Amino acid sequence: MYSRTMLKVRTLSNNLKMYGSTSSNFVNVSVNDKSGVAIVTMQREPVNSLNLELITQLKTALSDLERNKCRGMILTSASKSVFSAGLDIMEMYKPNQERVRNFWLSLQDLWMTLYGCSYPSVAAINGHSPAGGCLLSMSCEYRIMLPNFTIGLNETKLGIIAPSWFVATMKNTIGFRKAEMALTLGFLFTTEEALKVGLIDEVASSKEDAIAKADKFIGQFAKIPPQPRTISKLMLRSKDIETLRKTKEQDLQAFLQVVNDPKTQKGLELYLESLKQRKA
Ligand SMILES: CC/C=C\C/C=C\C/C=C\CC/C=C/CC(=O)SCCNC(=O)CCNC(=O)[C@H](O)C(C)(C)COP(=O)(O)OP(=O)(O)OC[C@H]1O[C@@H](n2cnc3c(N)ncnc32)[C@H](O)[C@@H]1OP(=O)(O)O
Repeated sequence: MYSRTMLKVRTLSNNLKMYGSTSSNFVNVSVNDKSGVAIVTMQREPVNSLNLELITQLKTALSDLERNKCRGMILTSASKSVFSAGLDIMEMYKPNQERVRNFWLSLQDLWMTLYGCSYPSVAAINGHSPAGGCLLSMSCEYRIMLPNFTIGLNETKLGIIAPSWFVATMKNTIGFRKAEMALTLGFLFTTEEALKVGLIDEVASSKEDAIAKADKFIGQFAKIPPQPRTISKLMLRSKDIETLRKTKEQDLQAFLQVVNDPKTQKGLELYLESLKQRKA
């Protein structure tokens, strides 16, 4: 049903209605011709860590879907074990100043686009989803996850602080008390724990099952007029989006200050080593 013709992402907006599927390096978009629902697949091996290019391509794909009035979007991963490992640590380690600035501004943009998109959005979480991966999942309206994976904002465990808009997104998803516990502990929930706390909405037995469940969730909106739907969604979400829009530059400066701190750089070096040693 989801066709797989390959096209460059730049042509997506013009061709979305004519062709079933488009692909850039790190993002594949396939649209179900009958339902108009798009599957956006992150495909940056090995762990879909969010570097500048993946972030930019995701943002472009989501904006193009908006322009083409898509009926719903399912965000998932081409990996069998990782949805997204969060921000690409290499973007923050010994960074080029212009690139790291663009990296953060693009992440802000991606979040505002996904969190505020008018179409129904579902994360089909078919693998681990720490930190930035959890942010992407929580920014969707509905989450379906496969068993035996973990999800959460683990920043404090890494000795860093999740930005205020990550925190707001978690608070809006699971409520103040549970968000406070999760954020202060840097807790990574198992699939079962995530379901219990309301961080995810359903558990699926396979990726296919997750997509089928996502289609069913989105299908519920077929009979709901789109404009009242979108306005209702934005009444709940626009305050946090506007807060970031107004404080983008401040947020960027705070990020740059942390990244460029020699202590952070040392921490990143040790963290990168520890990730490599886990394999040995
Ligand atoms: C840590 C950041 C510290 C400081 C940042 C400084 C300032 C920032 C200020 C504010 C920003 C705050 C916001 C942060 C949000 C984030 O998203 S930070 C990123 C946090 N992500 C993680 O902690 C996940 C780390 N990865 C894992 O836990 C595992 O890789 C995972 C469970 C996802 C998958 O496990 P597995 O399938 O076994 O794969 P490997 O661990 O073997 O990994 C494969 C290779 O991929 C490399 N890799 C993994 N994660 C990342 C990553 N996030 N960025 C870059 N590279 C990553 C890993 O090293 C392996 O590489 P190799 O094959 O050895 O070369």
